[in-house]
Amino acid sequence: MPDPTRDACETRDAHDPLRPFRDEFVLPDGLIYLDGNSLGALPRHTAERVAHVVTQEWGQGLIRSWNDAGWFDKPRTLGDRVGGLIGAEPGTVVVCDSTSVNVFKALSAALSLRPDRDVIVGDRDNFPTDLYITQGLAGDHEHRLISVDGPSLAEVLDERVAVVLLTHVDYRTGRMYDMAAVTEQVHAAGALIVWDLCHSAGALPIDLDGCGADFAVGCTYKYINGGPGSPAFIHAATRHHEATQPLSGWHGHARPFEFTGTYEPAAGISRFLVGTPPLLSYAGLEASLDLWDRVDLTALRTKSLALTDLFIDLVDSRLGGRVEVATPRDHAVRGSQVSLRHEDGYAVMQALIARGVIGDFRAPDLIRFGFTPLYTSYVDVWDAVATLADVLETEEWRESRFAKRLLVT
Ligand SMILES: Cc1ncc(COP(=O)(O)O)c(C=O)c1O
Ligand SMILES: Nc1c(O)cccc1C(=O)C[C@H](N)C(=O)O
Repeated sequence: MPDPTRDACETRDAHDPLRPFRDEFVLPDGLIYLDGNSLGALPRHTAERVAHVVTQEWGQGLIRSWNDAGWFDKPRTLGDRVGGLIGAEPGTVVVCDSTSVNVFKALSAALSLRPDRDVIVGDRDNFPTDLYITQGLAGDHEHRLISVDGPSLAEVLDERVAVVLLTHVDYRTGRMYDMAAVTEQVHAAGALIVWDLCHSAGALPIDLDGCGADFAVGCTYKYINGGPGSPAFIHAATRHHEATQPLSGWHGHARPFEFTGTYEPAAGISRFLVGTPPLLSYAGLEASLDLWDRVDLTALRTKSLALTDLFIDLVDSRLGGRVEVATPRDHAVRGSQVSLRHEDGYAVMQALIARGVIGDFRAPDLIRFGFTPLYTSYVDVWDAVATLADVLETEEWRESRFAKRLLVT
């Protein structure tokens, strides 16, 4: 099949049912943003919503807003709305803390439910914070690692395993686990599963309840577009609401405003809360959820796969073997990103960014492109590959200015 032309991509954009959402984001002119898998773009009405919370709810309402503006319940009300994106029934998700902290709480809760078992299984290639939190928690427990090219899950699952922590979509390669099959496999061994949804929430439909998942965590600043550092979420299936999580702060207390001297966990998902929620960050997330309430997740997935297919096809035909596609071609195991291997990937990405195409680099050799169906167009994909082809053809990435390592990549 010949490559689609740029005109053909324009036609696809014109018929794209998600096309109207692009106008609801602030995107700098002339920039192609393919890094929404690290930090999502700014929804147009977020600034107004945050300004309202600052000037009205804080400025005028002051302390009264804890009651009058629903501040106290935001972790639960926004949690239910995030639950709608990840297939979790109301009352099983709270928005709070960071993903790192929520990984700690979820793993601890799972361990408390399997007191006769002491092994935590995790993915060797997981995002570092998941590895570090697990290592920190392991203490008396054993921490076994699996990986695609190491021992498989089946090989390490035995009667000692209490909990398995996996990231649904791998941050480096975009490879996706079969959530239903893996959850079943873990349960068959009598263990519990914690899913990290950082790279799948808002990227594709997820059915936590349908899969029988035990716990899940994730961030809201990537595909959900909640803003830099927007609060994370934690899900616990209703059957696990009696679990113990050791960060027993006052917002997780049964009656926080009785100010008693002894901790008594709240009923339900609220026991996973710890301290005062950062309300200004919640406002950013709330604004983006207004948008998500109108998104058809099936259409989102269809477009995501179409965008990543288009990108891979164009890379295959236009980049002449200068890069290797590291992301699975099989739809069933692909998230919403494509990663390419190039031994000078860092410099290549810096050169690309200088040309107005923003992706990112993950050591040792991956250049990553996130595809966010709400604001990425087919023409963006076509132009991004054309620019990358040019950067590689001209070898402009060899210029010394592109070798300088930035603090945050
Ligand atoms: C899989 C995964 N888990 C966790 C995190 C981050 O956790 P936190 O928001 O606590 O920094 C990221 C990205 O930053 C991630 O990709
Ligand atoms: N969380 C981030 C941060 O605090 C600074 C810069 C980037 C990030 C990211 O989200 C990285 C991202 N999780 C990744 O997949 O690489």
